[in-house]
Amino acid sequence: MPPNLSQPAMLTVDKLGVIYPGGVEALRSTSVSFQRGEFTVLLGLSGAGKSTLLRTLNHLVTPTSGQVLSSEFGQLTDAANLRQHRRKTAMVFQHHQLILRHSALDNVLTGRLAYHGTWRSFFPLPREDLQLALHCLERVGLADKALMRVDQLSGGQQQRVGIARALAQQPSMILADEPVASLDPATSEKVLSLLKRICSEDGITAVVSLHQLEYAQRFADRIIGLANAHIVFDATPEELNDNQLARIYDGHRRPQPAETAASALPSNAVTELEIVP
Ligand SMILES: Nc1ncnc2c1ncn2[C@@H]1O[C@H](COP(=O)(O)OP(=O)(O)OP(=O)(O)O)[C@@H](O)[C@H]1O
Repeated sequence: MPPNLSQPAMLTVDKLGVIYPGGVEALRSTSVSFQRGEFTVLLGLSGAGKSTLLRTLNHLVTPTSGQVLSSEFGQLTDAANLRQHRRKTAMVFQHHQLILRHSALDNVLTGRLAYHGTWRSFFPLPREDLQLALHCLERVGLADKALMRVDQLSGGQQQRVGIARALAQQPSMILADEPVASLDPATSEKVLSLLKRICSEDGITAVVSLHQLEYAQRFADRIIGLANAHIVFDATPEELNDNQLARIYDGHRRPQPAETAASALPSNAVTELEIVP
C-alpha cells in the first residue's frame, strides 16, 4: 500500500531536542512528520542521531524539548496517550531482544502482552492470541519452527521471529533500529524484503535506521539523512545525489556496498531486554 499523502501525517515531530545526561546534544530542534504506510529509512554516520530520533517516536528516549504528536492519540507527553501509542507501535531491534531459552511462539506471544493487564501475563493467553501468533510466524515463513527454542535458530530466523513478534502487536507503526546490523548481506536483504513486503501489505508505517546506503536506496520510499544531530536530507531515494550524500556523511568515507554489519556496529548497540509495554 503506498503512503497516503492526502491524509494528515500519522505522527508529527515538532522542534524536538534531546540532550542526554552528560550534555551530549543528540537531536537539535528537529521537525518532521510521517505519513501512514510510508517506509522511511534513517541514514547517517554513527552518532548522527538516528537511534535517538527513532526512539523519541515512542518516547523510549524522552525529548528534552519539543513534542511528538500522534494524529490518533494526541501528544505523547500525556501518559494515557503514550500507552495507547506504544501499544500500536512495535519495535524491531538489532539484537532482536528475544528470550533465547523460550520457543519462537512464546516470544511472538509477548507481542500480545500490551493488550492485557500485567496480571494476565501470569496465565495462558487467550486462544485467539495463540492463533494470531502462529499466523504471524507463518507470514515470516517460520510456522514449522514455532516450538523451537530461539537459541536454536539462525540469526536471520531470529530476526524474523522479532518481526513476527512486532506483527503480533497488530501495529500501525514499526520502529526498526538497525534491524540487519548483525546479519550477513544475503540475510539482511531477505529480512529487509520481508519487512518491506509486510509493511506494504498491511499499510504499516515503518521508520528504519540503517547503515547500508544501498539498502536504503533499494527499500525506502523516503530517506531521512541525519548529520550532527539534525536532518540534512529528506526526500525520495531517487533525489539522493552525491552532494546530498556528502552532506549526510559530512565528507567522511561513506559505507561501501560490500561493507558488512560487523564494521558498522552502532555506538549504542542495545544489549538489554526491552519489551515495550
Ligand atoms: N544513553 C545515552 N547517553 C548519553 N549519550 C548518548 C546516549 N545514547 C546516545 N548518546 C550519544 O548521542 C549521540 C547520538 O547517538 P545515536 O545513538 O542517536 O546516534 P546514531 O546515529 O544512532 O549512531 P549509531 O549509528 O552508532 O547507532 C552520540 O553522540 C551518542 O554517543
